[in-house]
Amino acid sequence: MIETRDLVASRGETRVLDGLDLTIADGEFVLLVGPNGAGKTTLVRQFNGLEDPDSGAVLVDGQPVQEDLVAARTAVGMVFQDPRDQFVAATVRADVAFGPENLGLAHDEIDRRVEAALETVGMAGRGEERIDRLSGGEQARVAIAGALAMAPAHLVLDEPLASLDLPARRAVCDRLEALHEDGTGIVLVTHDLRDVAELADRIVVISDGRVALDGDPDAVRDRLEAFDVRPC
Ligand SMILES: Nc1ncnc2c1ncn2[C@@H]1O[C@H](COP(=O)(O)OP(=O)(O)OP(=O)(O)O)[C@@H](O)[C@H]1O
Repeated sequence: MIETRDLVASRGETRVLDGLDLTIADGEFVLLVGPNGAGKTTLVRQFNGLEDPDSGAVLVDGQPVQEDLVAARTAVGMVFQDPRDQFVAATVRADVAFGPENLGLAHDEIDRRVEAALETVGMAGRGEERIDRLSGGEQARVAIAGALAMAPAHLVLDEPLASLDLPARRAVCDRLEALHEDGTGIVLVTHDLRDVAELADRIVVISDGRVALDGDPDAVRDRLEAFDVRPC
């Protein structure tokens, strides 16, 4: 479970989150939406301690994130808007294997996870390629594969689909649906509700640094336009 309590956070001089309360249960598929600059990225970066709050608390499985960053980062996997920020190795396979290797898994299990993750994002057989020679969309796929290979309890993806072509987008949506069915929690930050609204349990709208709307997709759909979110 991920919980924020009265969370206040700033980026530079700007107070972005202003007393935000949110609870995301294990296994929930949540779409996090809201206007540009509402604070969605700032919020999810708090989920595994990439940024510290000014005040308030972020708890993962009841434990304050900053007290055990390793536990938080094992439970909450993250894929960022700009995947170049998160690569740690030069080649595709080495990068996707990095997380599972750090978990101390057996070689067979690491190989199995890496192959499955690359297959999911349509990058099977390309493990030896250099990441810096891939296109932006291919880099996005590798970043998603890296998070999938960690098999986290919650997978948080910040605008991961924007640079994907249609087949890759469909494959990733199918994978997210399958992960959700298997019990993984998904938090997807997006401006584009196509294909994903029907997969989600819940839509949470962030506006002015707080949760402005929160509910079942069918219940909130008609009220999204008021928050500059295009309804699906
Ligand atoms: N490094 C930074 N320094 C100063 N201000 C920042 C920084 N990063 C973001 N901001 C500001 O913080 C606010 C919230 O940004 P954030 O990226 O969390 O919003 P968002 O809801 O994810 O937006 P978008 O939908 O456009 O991706 C914005 O006003 C942004 O300009």
